[in-house]
Amino acid sequence: MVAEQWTGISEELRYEIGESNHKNWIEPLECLGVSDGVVRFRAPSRFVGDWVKRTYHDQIFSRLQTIGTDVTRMEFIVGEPAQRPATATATAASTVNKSGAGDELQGAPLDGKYNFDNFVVGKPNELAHAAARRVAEGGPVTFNPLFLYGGVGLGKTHLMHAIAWELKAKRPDLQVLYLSAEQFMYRFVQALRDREIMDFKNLFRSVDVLMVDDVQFIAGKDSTQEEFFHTFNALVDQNKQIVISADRAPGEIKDLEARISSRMQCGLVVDLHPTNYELRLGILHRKAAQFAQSYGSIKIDDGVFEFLAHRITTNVRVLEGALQRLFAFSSLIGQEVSQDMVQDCLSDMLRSSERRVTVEEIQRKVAEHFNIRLSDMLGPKRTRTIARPRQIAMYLSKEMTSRSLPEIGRRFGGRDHTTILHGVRKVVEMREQDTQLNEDIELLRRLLES
Ligand SMILES: Nc1ncnc2c1ncn2[C@@H]1O[C@H](COP(=O)(O)OP(=O)(O)OP(=O)(O)O)[C@@H](O)[C@H]1O
Repeated sequence: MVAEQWTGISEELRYEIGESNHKNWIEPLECLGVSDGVVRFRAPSRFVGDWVKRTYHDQIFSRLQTIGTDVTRMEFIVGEPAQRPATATATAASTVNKSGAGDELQGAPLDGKYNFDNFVVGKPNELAHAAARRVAEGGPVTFNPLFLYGGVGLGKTHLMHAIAWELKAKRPDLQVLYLSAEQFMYRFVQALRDREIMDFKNLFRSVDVLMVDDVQFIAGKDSTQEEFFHTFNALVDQNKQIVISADRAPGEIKDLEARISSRMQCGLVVDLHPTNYELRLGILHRKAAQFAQSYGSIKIDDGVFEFLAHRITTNVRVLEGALQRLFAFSSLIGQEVSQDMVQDCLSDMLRSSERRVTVEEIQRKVAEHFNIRLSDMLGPKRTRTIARPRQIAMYLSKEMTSRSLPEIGRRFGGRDHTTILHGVRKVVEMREQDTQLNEDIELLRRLLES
């Protein structure tokens, strides 16, 4: 099969399996051709080859068949592809198995764009960024583990990659291993199957820095959790740095064993808060500079960035996708990005970002969270256990909906707008001192936005 055909298939897969999966698994492959019904690829490690075979076999085969290539099997040989794409990825760590079999402890590929220079810092992520920077210095371990958490697309993976890149540059002597919790599980299952569990343990315990992304994935997977716990303890005992990310705080991950969750809280737990307008604007400018490198410089009308930062509020990935689409469209038709183009080109994204939470949804979610009855939330009771959640719901209604204070008052059992204002102010005040309350509010906000 000629290389161009594989490039086409690879591009189609990018859309089907998503940018990040594509980058991790498909991009590192080099197609060597087809003969006697066998399609051969060069893959950077056996691990990548096995994963592709297990996960993307059907998608790859059906595409090969569509272009008339008759294949019955795929084979992988291990080695670095002769040519790497422009956005070449690098692996975080590799080390040789003590058995001498040459089995590699391969991390997930790192995205070259996810570095500290490209990470925009604002109020919502400044603490997470500072903690990541500290770990990336590679000095003595100060907090172990560093646990980064936050909602979808807020920059956890970006920060993890940035730490890994920085460590590789500053401390090339360290074995830094970055992988997703899913890959950890896959390696573990593979080791069990191949009766190589001792090798697995030795390999994982020999790294200097272990970084595991999306750790919520192992919740409820008992033996993987168990093994993760032992790996974790062994590394902490040797004073090796661990960095973990998840979509929520350790204590909130359902089905995560209590001992693991409490171990994870021993270090520094930091939250990436939802972005604010200024941060989104900063990110848009930074991404535009990045896109200009691939699409060439494109003129963007005044107000377009502000409009996007204002309208697409939930997820930086979506914001970035919107900008990329505008760049692609503009370079195709050779016109500058105008407000009209934004409306035409992004109508679907703008429509879906129009979904607004309602006061009623907020009341329901808050009542559920604090385990009180909805009727009490709306009723007259003034005990603290009821009044506090009620004020939180008032605060969230003011923050997350466009309802006026009198409108919110009406939805809270016909209360006066001054009562709502008092409730909102009270919560603003309490947020300054009460970290638990802050965490509750951020969690509720995330749940409501998802
Ligand atoms: N502060 C930031 N500065 C620059 N880019 C950012 C920032 N935050 C997020 N991004 C970009 O948003 C996209 C999504 O980020 P990332 O994949 O790190 O999110 P995540 O929190 O790991 O999401 P998920 O929960 O889906 O794993 C990436 O392209 C990343 O570069």
